[in-house]
Amino acid sequence: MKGVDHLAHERNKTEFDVDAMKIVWAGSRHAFELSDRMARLVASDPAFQKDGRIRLGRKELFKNTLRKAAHAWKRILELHLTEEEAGWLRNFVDEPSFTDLHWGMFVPAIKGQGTDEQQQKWLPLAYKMQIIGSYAQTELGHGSNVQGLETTATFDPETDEFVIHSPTLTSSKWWPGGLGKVSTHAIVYARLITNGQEHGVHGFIVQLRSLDDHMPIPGITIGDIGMKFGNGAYNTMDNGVLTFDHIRIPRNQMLMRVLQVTREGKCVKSNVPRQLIYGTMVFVRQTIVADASTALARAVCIATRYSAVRRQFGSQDGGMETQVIDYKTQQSRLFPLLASAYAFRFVGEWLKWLYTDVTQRLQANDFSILPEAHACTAGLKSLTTTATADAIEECRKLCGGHGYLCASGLPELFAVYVPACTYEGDNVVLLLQVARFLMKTVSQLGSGKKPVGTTAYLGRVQDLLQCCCDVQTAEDWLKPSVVLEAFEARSARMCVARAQNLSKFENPEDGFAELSADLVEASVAHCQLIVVSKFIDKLQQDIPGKGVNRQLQNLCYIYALNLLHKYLGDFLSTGCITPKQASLANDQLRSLYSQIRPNAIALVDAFNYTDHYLGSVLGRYDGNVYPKLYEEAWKDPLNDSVVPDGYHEYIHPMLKQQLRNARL
Ligand SMILES: CC/C=C\C/C=C\C/C=C\C/C=C\C/C=C\C/C=C/C(=O)SCCNC(=O)CCNC(=O)[C@H](O)C(C)(C)COP(=O)(O)OP(=O)(O)OC[C@H]1O[C@@H](n2cnc3c(N)ncnc32)[C@H](O)[C@@H]1OP(=O)(O)O
Ligand SMILES: Cc1cc2nc3c(=O)[nH]c(=O)nc-3n(C[C@H](O)[C@H](O)[C@H](O)COP(=O)(O)OP(=O)(O)OC[C@H]3O[C@@H](n4cnc5c(N)ncnc54)[C@H](O)[C@@H]3O)c2cc1C
Repeated sequence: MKGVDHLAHERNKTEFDVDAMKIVWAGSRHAFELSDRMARLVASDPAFQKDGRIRLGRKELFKNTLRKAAHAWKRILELHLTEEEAGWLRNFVDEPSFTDLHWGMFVPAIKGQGTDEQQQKWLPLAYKMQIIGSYAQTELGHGSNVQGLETTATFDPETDEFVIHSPTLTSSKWWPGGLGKVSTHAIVYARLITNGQEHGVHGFIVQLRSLDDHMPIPGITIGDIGMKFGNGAYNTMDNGVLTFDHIRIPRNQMLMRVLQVTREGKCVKSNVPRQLIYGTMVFVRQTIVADASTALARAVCIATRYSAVRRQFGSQDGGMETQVIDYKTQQSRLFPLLASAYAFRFVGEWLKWLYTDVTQRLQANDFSILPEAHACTAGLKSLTTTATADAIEECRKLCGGHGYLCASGLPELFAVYVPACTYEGDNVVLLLQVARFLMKTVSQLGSGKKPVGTTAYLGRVQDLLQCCCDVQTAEDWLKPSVVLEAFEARSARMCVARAQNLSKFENPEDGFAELSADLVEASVAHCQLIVVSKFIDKLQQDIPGKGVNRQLQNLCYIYALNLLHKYLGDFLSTGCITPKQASLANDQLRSLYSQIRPNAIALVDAFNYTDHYLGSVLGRYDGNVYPKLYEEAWKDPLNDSVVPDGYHEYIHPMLKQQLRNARL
């Protein structure tokens, strides 16, 4: 039975078509209908319920995840779900598991780096889950430095096999998800050695466990690396440790799209660049950007709904107290996060398009935009995951004390999400890659090479170094060209200044190391420009639905002007804007917060999250927070008995002791 909607008064204030916004958020009507159907399917299936999982011990938790993964697979087969539908279903199950790595990395690695024959052999097995794969790259001693990996794959021409070996403790594979207890196979990254010569790191398909009894193949040692941050959270995943003692695999199990090893052990390079070995990481980084908006939107949905329910202070004549969402401080913390969720959504959409474009070009042997694709995926992965992890924590604080309760859903969301700042490339290491790309682009300007794509603005560097921001009133900050120019000028000036400083060093690598902290700042400025410009591009599209474009405009300017405020040092020190213009930007920001305020609840409703997916008492759709929070508390195992276990052993004797001391 549907209860009272405690947020109805908020929903009545809405000034735009929420259903139309749901489609904008989903990306298309098709995506909306499909994801909506899958979300409801999962939410209505008792086998997928999530209550109480934070209270499970590791073994129970893990077994519970296995049960859900098996049930999801059963439903996928029974309902003949397409690959797209199955992906949504797994997403709404909302529990990290070995299937993420199987579908998210093992399959893409074979698709991206395997030859046609390898794909024909391995993909059908993987698609039917007759084998389960993981992605074993990182080792105990090296993660960021992929070229520093120590596992070896030595070709034995006598038997036409590779010998996979872990020569040191630090060469133990360490971290791969799904590896610890489930995977039967892995893409193992190892140094290729043929005829006594090294040929860099390559991927190999290696069987790890028997397909009959799941025992490790003799010579393989494998297990879980232990508990991770937070209760429940990422502990549903069996991140693993793996060592090889001279394991033999057939030659045709090396992924050979980039480099082939012949029967004689000769290495033959194909026409694709060596960097394609890193292709799976580019793919996954792109999916991580799309996922960032999803996680951020969850946190923002919880904090926004709760901020409208929660009241503190301000009661006059015994009337209602103020909803905390009406405090300007709450708005200035919350609304930029709401705007970021939308901004990341659209940049994620664009990045998906870029990735598809690169993939098609690669198939046609056009590798020209690979460096840009790498810089964009690396930089945006770093920017969006850092911002999202910080935002989830900010949302917890925005919910006051109740945000700290697991029932708010925020602690678990944070614990699951925060490793995204590390996996698929530490966020600082990735920004340094962007910096290399930017410095290379700037250094080539003199030679007449015209920058394209996301760095095209650097082609106008002379203008951008001189331009003066054309803002006289707060309203001027609502012009796309003004905002864009301010961000372009800031990024261009930071890049040029860093490049000039670098040129003072005799050895560029020394300079790069010395100036790395400054370089990272330039990368951030460049990536923020990309997000702002893709949001502005989105506004130029024909977006149907009453008032939808207006709301998106407000969000876009909140996103941009809040960054301007936060990074004011950059904008002022590079002379892009004056202090007076910065102050006008702040005036505009406050006005935008007031305009967003009546639409805030509808803007989070547009995410279309079910209560099951949100998993938060504070974020419930109906806003019925207090009775449910009260109810939830009584479910805690400590409340199973009125007098706790341990009373007789520890509390009672202490009390008696005090009584005796008092009598003395
Ligand atoms: C909670 C999850 C819930 C649901 C999931 C839902 C769906 C599932 C989807 C996916 C699964 C997602 C998440 C699952 C969770 C976790 C999985 C985690 C997996 C991992 O972490 S795998 C391991 C990832 N490891 C890294 O990312 C390592 C980072 N290091 C590197 O990338 C490189 O080593 C580094 C830093 C780039 C340095 O490379 P190198 O040593 O070769 O040095 P150079 O700097 O000299 O570079 C040389 C040259 O190559 C260019 N280049 C570098 N990288 C790339 C690339 N990737 N693509 C293209 N080009 C690249 C570089 O620019 C240089 O070019 P130049 O010579 O200057 O022209
Ligand atoms: C939850 C989780 C799941 C994972 N899943 C997988 C998986 O499925 N498969 C897999 O292969 N791996 C996986 N990993 C490993 C992950 O990819 C690595 O941990 C990650 O790439 C970071 O590498 P690292 O641990 O070596 O960090 P380090 O490089 O040791 O980082 C430590 C510190 O050093 C700094 N640093 C490092 N290099 C530089 C530099 N050149 N300049 C400046 N600062 C630097 C970093 O910024 C960081 O602050 C996973 C990790 C986690 C946490």
